[in-house]
Amino acid sequence: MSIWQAGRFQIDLNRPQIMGIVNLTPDSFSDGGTYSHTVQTALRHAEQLLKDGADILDIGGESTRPGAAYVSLAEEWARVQPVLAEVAGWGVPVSLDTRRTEVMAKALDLGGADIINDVAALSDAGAVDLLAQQADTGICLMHMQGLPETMQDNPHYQDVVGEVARYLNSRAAACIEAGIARTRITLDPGFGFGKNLQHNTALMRHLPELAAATGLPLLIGVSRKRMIGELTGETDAAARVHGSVAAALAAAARGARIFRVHDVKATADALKVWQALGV
Ligand SMILES: Cn1cnc2c(O)nc(N)nc21
Repeated sequence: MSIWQAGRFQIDLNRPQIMGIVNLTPDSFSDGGTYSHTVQTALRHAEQLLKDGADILDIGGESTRPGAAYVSLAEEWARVQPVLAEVAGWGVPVSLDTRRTEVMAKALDLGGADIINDVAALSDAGAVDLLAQQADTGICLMHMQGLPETMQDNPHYQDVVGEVARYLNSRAAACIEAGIARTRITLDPGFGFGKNLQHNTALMRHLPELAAATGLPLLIGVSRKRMIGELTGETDAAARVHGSVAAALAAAARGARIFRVHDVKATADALKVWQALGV
């Protein structure tokens, strides 16, 4: 049986796992209210994600979408701390989406993160050592070319699949050499993080090679992203649900195991049908 060792939990990767997105960036809530408003709204949203079938909650305080505004460490922590403190008691796997070692350390001290989901693949100073000191915190290592502010300006690769595979291999090797067990590690090609539609399409089509290159489970995030908009013509992110579900199934068919999504119910239903019918 293939499992993902994720802190208090051993997540069964023999069936698709859904990671529900809990964005704590004020602009992700319609009126961008105060933190307290955001916290309550976020907790209600997290509850709904679990009701809809999410296996994991992914909580993030810094938007890393292209061109996102800079968020200070203090502000990022102020956003995530109250939500982490609450959901830590809910008995479900909690993932913290951060690329800062100090924020990881605060969350781990709080006991509020079973997983560290890092779009920068633990490249911040001290991040690998910090996770190596943890007994079983799960890790997602994601590929990003450049930085959110500029990564979509003109992404370019000689061989996108090979370059992403080599990068993910090297980051996984750094973790393993530091003493982190393989069962704690998942990899993610980082759709939309320094990739244009051609790059994203190539990575999707070659997911089996990415999985085979390291033998580690793949986590993917395509939900509501620009690539879905480019393929469907949908400019409104909230209207990209159907395209996002189709992309999740395409990834599932090519071996992805964990799906980071906004639309949990739609994705959960589609994956159940896919698993049953093998479409
Ligand atoms: C935080 N975040 C935004 N997009 C993501 C993706 O595609 N993968 C992972 N692991 N995290 C993401």
